[in-house]
Amino acid sequence: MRAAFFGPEATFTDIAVQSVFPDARRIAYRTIPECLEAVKEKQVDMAVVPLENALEGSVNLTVDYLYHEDLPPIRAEIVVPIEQHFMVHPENVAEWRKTEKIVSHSHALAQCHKFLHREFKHAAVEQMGSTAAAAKYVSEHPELKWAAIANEMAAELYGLEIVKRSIHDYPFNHTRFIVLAYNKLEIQKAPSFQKSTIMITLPTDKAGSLHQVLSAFAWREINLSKLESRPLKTGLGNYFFMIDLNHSLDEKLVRFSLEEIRALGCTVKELGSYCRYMAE
Ligand SMILES: O=C(O)C(=O)C[C@]1(C(=O)O)C=C[C@@H](O)C=C1
Repeated sequence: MRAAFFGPEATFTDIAVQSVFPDARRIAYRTIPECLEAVKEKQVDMAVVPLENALEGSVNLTVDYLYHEDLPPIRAEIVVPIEQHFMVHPENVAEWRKTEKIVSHSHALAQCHKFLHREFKHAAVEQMGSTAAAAKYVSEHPELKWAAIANEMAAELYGLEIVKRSIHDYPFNHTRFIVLAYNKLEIQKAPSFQKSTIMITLPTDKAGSLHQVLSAFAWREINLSKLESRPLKTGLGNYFFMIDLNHSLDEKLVRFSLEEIRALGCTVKELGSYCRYMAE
């Protein structure tokens, strides 16, 4: 099994892949779109990308790709606990408090915003492609007084020294990663529960349409665990809605509700029914 993941090696996405697909041949891609294109064009068997972080919310790039592109279905969701650490090159350990620039993925920087504001007011902050890309860059540039925010695996792999552990601002920090594949996947781990994701576009300027959509689920007692709007990119005030259901799309009542929602003039994109797996 070839698994494309948002790399380089030792990103949180890599941890997600290794926790559920220990035998997969992991192929790192530099960006989320490159991972998704790889699975779409069948260069790999699956792609694993981040979808949502408990502190920072959705990864908009992933959500937009799911809506605008024709991709394989979501086959699994992996939830990974996120511990962000502050790390420097071994040559710069003694002077780590004098760090001049801190680099990481935008989500990771945001998860540590209070820490950075409190402890490194005067340091510059710069986004990099991923947490591991930032760690790799810092390891290759000992001459710079730079630090990376990344995980323990990245510190070990790229030979950096963790000088401050667990610097994320809130303790409950988890990220959801999704696995997209054309074929059903063999997963050895026990799942925690089944769910589905859909995307809905409402008919233009029809009063009460969102209420009607939610009613179609509510009176059938279909449990929703997420509802989020994203711009359609066709003008201000135009949105699509991403909805997670704690049910399979094969359940009769779910099928009936989607039929009703379509009859109301909405467009429904079904992204898949899948199980959640915990990385711990
Ligand atoms: O940069 C990484 O390590 C990733 O896997 C990406 C990502 C994200 O997109 O949110 C994943 C988990 C963490 O929340 C920070 C970054």
